Amino acid sequence: MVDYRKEGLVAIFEVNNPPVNSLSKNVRQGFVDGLSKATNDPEVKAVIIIGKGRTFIAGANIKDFGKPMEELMSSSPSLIDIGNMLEESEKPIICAIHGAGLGGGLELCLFSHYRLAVKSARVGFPEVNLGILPAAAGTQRLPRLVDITVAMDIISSGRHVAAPEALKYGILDQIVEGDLLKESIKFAHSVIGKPLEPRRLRNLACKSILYCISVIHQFCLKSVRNAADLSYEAGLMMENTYFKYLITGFQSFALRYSFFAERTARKWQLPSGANAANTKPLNVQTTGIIGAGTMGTGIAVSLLRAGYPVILVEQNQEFLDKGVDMIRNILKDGVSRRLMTEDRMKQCLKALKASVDLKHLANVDLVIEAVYENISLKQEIFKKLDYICKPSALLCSNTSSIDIDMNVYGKETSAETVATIMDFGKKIGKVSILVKSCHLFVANRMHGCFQTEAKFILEEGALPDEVDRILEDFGMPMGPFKVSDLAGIDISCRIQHEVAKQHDIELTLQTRFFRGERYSSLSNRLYELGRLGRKTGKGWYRYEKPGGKNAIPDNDIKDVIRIHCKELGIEQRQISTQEILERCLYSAINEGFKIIEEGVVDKPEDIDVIWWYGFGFPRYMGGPMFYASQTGLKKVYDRVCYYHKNFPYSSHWVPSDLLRRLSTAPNPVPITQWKTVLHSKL
Ligand SMILES: CCCCCCCCCCCCCC(=O)CC(=O)SCCNC(=O)CCNC(=O)[C@H](O)C(C)(C)COP(=O)(O)OP(=O)(O)OC[C@H]1O[C@@H](n2cnc3c(N)ncnc32)[C@H](O)[C@@H]1OP(=O)(O)O
Ligand SMILES: NC(=O)C1=CN([C@@H]2O[C@H](COP(=O)(O)OP(=O)(O)OC[C@H]3O[C@@H](n4cnc5c(N)ncnc54)[C@H](O)[C@@H]3O)[C@@H](O)[C@H]2O)C=CC1
Repeated sequence: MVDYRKEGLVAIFEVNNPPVNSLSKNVRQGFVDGLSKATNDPEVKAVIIIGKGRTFIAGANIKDFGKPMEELMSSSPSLIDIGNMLEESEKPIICAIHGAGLGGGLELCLFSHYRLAVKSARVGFPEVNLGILPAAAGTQRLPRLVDITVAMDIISSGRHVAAPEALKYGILDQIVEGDLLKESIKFAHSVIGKPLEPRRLRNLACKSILYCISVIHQFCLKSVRNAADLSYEAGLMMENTYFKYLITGFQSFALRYSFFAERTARKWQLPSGANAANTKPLNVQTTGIIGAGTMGTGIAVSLLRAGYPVILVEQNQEFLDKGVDMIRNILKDGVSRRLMTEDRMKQCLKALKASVDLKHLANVDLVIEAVYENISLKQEIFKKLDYICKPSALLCSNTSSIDIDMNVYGKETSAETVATIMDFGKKIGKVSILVKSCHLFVANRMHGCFQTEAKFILEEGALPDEVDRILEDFGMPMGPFKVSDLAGIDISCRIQHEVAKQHDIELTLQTRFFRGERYSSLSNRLYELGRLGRKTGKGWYRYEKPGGKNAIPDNDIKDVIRIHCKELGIEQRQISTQEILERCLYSAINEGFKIIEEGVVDKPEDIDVIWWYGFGFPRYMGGPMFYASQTGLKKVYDRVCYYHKNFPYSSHWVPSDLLRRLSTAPNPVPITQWKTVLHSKL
């Protein structure tokens, strides 16, 4: 709703629709009612629109977009109706923005005559992240207010523009210091009686378009271009046509799922009943990191950037110096890319203390261990930390595969610890997902199936660039073999040898089975040839130089595969695109269902979020579990059974029972309800 009150000559519309004042039907109706009162009240000379609570207006209610098109289009009053009423008002309308003015919220501002904001406010058109365009005249009005290249950037990037930048472009008229409402009332008095015609954007001409023709290729850009080429009314009509097309498409559907999935994933809960809402995080002020390698230095940079002091501990001075240099270089790079100022970099470096003595961690609130992936080394360090650190300190481990219950949440991890870590993750700008301990955890466990199948496919007849191209066409940012070259083929080989050693097994180039599972020694062959990936200039591809970035398909690799298969008696054949996609994706998806079944994650959305951030799975496909739900679980299950029959020595093809049960449900079970099937008789 919209609360209406008067302060002297000024009517105040306070949008009151928690949590983020989205433009639901009752809010839109509130604007119509408020405008009618303000127009008919001769005492009122100006109107201020302000948001109650944490934000101004976060845009349309995204849940409305799931409604049938006819209902959506006929839902009155529409935002454009309200906008027109605001623009036509003979009394100046002033928007007073705090928090965020996004999407429809910014469009309302552009229909209003003046825009003020506090310094911390942000405005923007994030519609592209939902697979749509700003269709309440956003593409027609913004280019009438700001330079067209700025409008294109804001609309096509979806980024949030900070108030000082928005002021520079002319989107805002003023940044307000002090109390927003009081200052806005003062401002309102200063504009009462001034002519409104120059403030009505529909009457302004759009600025030159000449220098941005080459980038007009998406709907948003086409629509912005229309602002320059067509009349305001014709531009609006086209904007509406594009909107209708986009909102009914798969990408927008998947992106809207993604928006809510990310928020659902934040809502962790433990079997004890403790959850994000009822558990208070502890206060973390000081931090320590052990190990200044790839991960330790990266984590240190994230903590320093977020304003936490860090004590970095290494095993000797040489490694410590290297680590500090690495951190300095990452921060410097941030300065050269204008991600931070020189002053901020200096503050970060001042907050970094380096040591070779664990005892310096005695007073920190939180310690992150990031030493080599070696269980006895990690255990030895935690034993020492038990003595050194204060009792309230949180001890965290950064491991990629070791299944140690004490590492992640398990019997010994308190709800406060979980709450603190989830909160801490958000504060350092990361998205944290709560998972239970299991071999390889969620990301590596699922991705392992994907990578393993990709290698089997090479043995059976495909080439690395062919497999990569098919997965990149699907939407992955890099195919599995380019990823492997980037990470270094030696890393995975060493891990495999280490695991085999633990079982008293020696892996050779002739090994075809390991612990009852099909095994491919193809990467070991590359390892022995010194083809370690980008760093040696050769791996699954060749590169222009060691450390080069351009992956060039290499004829030599064909010979390596051919010899490998001949020696091991593996027959090669033509493999279809469908098979390549299915074997990589469905093997991982089947594992994902097992992960849900075992309660390692709480809900499928958690897995999808992990895949966007961990592996760059395209958000516009929703994530592997959403993709499966849209493909049809019956089809996925049938194909998993088919591959299980054909490849009986790969346990990742043993069909998940949850997948089987969901696939036989009389009606498709929505992804948000899958968990309920675990406890039902289905
Ligand atoms: C008006 C439609 C009527 C139909 C008429 C048909 C005519 C056709 C033309 C249609 C023209 C409409 C054009 C239009 O208006 C387009 C839009 O505005 S699309 C929406 C654009 N806005 C966004 O994408 C903003 C999304 N929100 C955010 O970025 C963040 O939430 C925000 C920065 C505002 C706050 O962040 P934070 O403090 O971290 O809070 P959370 O993100 O956790 O959010 C809290 C809570 O609120 C829910 N939520 C947030 N935004 C919306 C939203 N816009 N709609 C619905 N719900 C929203 C969020 O999911 C959280 O709730 P949970 O229960 O925790 O999930
Ligand atoms: N590299 C990656 O992409 C990822 C790695 N991980 C995990 O993070 C951990 C660290 O990995 P990386 O940073 O890649 O390893 P790394 O080899 O780059 O760094 C490890 C660092 O720990 C230091 N170290 C060893 N023993 C120590 C001790 N007793 N005291 C202090 N420092 C000591 C080493 O000198 C080295 O600098 C591993 O457990 C790894 O599995 C997790 C996710 C991803």
